[in-house]
Amino acid sequence: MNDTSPQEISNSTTSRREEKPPQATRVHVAPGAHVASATPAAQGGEAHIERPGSYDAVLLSGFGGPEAQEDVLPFLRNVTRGRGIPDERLEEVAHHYRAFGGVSPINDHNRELQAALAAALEAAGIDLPVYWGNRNWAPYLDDVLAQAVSDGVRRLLAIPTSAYSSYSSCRQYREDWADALESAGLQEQLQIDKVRQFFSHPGFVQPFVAGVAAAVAEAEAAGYARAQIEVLFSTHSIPSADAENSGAGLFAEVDGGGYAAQHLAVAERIMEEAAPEVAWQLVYQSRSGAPTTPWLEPDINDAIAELESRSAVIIVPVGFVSDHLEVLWDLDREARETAEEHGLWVRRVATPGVDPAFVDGLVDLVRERVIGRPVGQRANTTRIGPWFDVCRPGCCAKGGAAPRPAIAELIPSESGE
Ligand SMILES: CC1=C(CCC(=O)O)c2cc3nc(cc4[nH]c(cc5[nH]c(cc1n2)c(C)c5CCC(=O)O)c(CCC(=O)O)c4C)C(CCC(=O)O)=C3C
Ligand SMILES: [Fe+2]
Repeated sequence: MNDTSPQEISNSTTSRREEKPPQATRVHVAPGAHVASATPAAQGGEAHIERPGSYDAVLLSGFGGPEAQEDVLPFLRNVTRGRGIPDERLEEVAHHYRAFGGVSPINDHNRELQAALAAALEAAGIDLPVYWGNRNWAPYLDDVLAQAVSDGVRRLLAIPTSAYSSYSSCRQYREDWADALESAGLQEQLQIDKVRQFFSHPGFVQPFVAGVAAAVAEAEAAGYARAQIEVLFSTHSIPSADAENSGAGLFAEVDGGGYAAQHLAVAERIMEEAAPEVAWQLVYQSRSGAPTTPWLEPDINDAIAELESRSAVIIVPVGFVSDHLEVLWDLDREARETAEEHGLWVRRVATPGVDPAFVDGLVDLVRERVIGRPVGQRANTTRIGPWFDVCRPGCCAKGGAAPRPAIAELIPSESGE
């Protein structure tokens, strides 16, 4: 692994900033779009906890999903906008949604998470309302931003429902927030910062630890020895070119770049806590795109087919925060079927969802920004450390494409790098 941890880099930018006046500096990412510096004024530190001064509200941002059969194609056109994918090709994916009545569970998950987060913030004495806006379906980000501004909000702290670094899981959210500011005409009135990618936060990791420990115990109770069990950590496959750009260039030597390195660090941590002697590997699911374009492998189904020496498999959807359609279809239908065809005992562990540990973890991610907690004191449970609040220039760019304007991105002239 790389010796340069994001913590060291964040520390150096933090200390440079702390020499500046406490008001957050503003840096330009593109004409008209503004972002604040990584660390809000840290004056007073922990003594001033629970007095949110810097933010007016939290913005929970999901992928979005259809809620009726007639939504399915319009939703898929939104997801693939600008790429000219014909409806016939979209029907292949539409079929997964249609099998569930055209309804993805993802919006309900985010409604529940919004309510749980609002309640937990209030219980923690952090007086911030929680807005919810999606990237690909209603409630759309630009409408929600307009509502927030009309409610008097000027600074938002955004939380993506996505834990890792890559174009699809980090930068695309940041670009979509920048686009929404522009299409709502709010660049001058509203500032959006985001919490760090939270794969390394114990609130995200802990529910998986509990889930893996319980599934291993269940396998043992069913008569399988630990040596017969394999744990498969599953995440969304992405194009290899995107993977190479992920993770701020810190993991160039890791196959799959920062995206894979972060997942490996999380999986390693989960296994240390839950079942140190059990075999495991990182696998990928839900690949799309042209077969000629390289994506991260192995596919979960191929990996299952090769588990010759095992008789029980535990699937951990470590790449996702809720049991949405890609979990219900690609794992609970397809991967389970593959496992059963190979005569394997199979269990799928739950995602964090609205587990109180996860919700409290999100509260902690908000709190660390509200109080400007120094990077060295931030919660982290992996060997990688807490990730950046503000992404490195061009970080997580789409492979082969010039990076588009995004919120929460440092520009070279301001970063001093
Ligand atoms: C890394 C990653 C996450 C995890 C991070 C995160 O959670 O954000 C994720 C989540 C999700 N992906 C989802 C759905 C889709 N992803 C697609 C397409 C793609 N995903 C990609 C990557 C990811 N995707 C990529 C590289 C593509 C191809 C290029 C593109 O199209 O940009 C397509 C288009 C059709 C197709 O190509 O299969 C759909 C419909 C849903 C909603 C599920 C529901 O409705 O419950 C969720 C949560
Ligand atoms: Fe990023």
